[in-house]
Amino acid sequence: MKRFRILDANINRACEGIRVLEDISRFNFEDTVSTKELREMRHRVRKLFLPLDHKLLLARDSKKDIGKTISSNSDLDKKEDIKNLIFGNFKRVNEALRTIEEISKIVGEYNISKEIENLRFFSYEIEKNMSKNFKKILPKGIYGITGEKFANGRSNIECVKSMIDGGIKIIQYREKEKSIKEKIGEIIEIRNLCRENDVIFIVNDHVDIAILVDADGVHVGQDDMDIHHVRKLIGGNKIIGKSTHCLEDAEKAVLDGADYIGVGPIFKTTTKEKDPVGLGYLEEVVKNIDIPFVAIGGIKESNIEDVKRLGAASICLVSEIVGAENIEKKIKKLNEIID
Ligand SMILES: Cc1ncc(COP(=O)(O)OP(=O)(O)O)c(N)n1
Ligand SMILES: Cc1ncsc1CCOP(=O)(O)O
Ligand SMILES: [Mg+2]
Repeated sequence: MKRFRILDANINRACEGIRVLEDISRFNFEDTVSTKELREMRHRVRKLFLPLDHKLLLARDSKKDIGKTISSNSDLDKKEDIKNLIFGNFKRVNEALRTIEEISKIVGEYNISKEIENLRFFSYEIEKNMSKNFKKILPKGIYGITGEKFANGRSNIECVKSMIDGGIKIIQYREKEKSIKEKIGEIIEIRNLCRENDVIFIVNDHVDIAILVDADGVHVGQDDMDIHHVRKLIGGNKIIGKSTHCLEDAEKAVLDGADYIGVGPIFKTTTKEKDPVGLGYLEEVVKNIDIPFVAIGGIKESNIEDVKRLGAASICLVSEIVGAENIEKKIKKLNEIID
């Protein structure tokens, strides 16, 4: 009898957890695939135990459940945001499924146990897919951008591989001289490399290609598409970066919903034809802007400390990295300086 009580409690626990996840997936993310899969999982759990319904109901004794008092006196299940709520509920579902799986074996329901085991693995997959709905945040440290023109004969792909080996956590694909067809080929390859290595991948200029390859975000300049148009196309869970050259640009980008701003060119550079804005603008951003920002333009090993000292947490260097004799060593050195 007690074994059926454990089963009953855990079937309810699993199905309730799945229901919470299903509703978040449906109403918050409007994620059709995860919603359908979660619904299917809930129905499969219930259906498996339909023949045992009578035994399960007889064994139920919620009033005497000692866990109820323990739970109401504890704050271990506090969930501060939707992300915690989701991870907490997946944990709850997976633990409940594990208990069902084990107890089913000792009540002689080996086939059900195997089915539940499959559902547990199905749940891990859904969790992975659902986590794609979360927007990634701009990592601190070195922000890498491709620049084949400055790479001493190395290809964009080679540079990206070395940047990843050097420990970079965010890479932007920027290429001004190739055809769209060539760019798409490279972008797909880089997208895969970044995904395999848990590196955030941003596409410069091309909102359409960013959507096509499911990049983590897009970077747009002052003359590119407005942020609200980009957002409409790319969706709420992707990063939008916007270049800014003065406080007015920065304030507008914040109001428009940028996730981060580029601040620069700080120093004179041959990579971008634009007059430098100087460290003064960086100081203004540090004082007045609340969203993440990336300092960019003419930054080298020799001056990165000044940029860091003023308060830049994310710093972008193009020619200094792709043009380095050893890209990995360069990144490690830069990280050492700003750490
Ligand atoms: C991080 C970051 N900041 C600024 C820029 C410059 O973007 P944009 O103004 O669109 O100029 P191009 O890079 O397209 O020449 C950037 N790419 N990344
Ligand atoms: C793309 C861009 N936007 C502002 S400055 C710049 C170029 C940065 O390149 P480098 O680090 O070689 O000066
Ligand atoms: Mg651009």
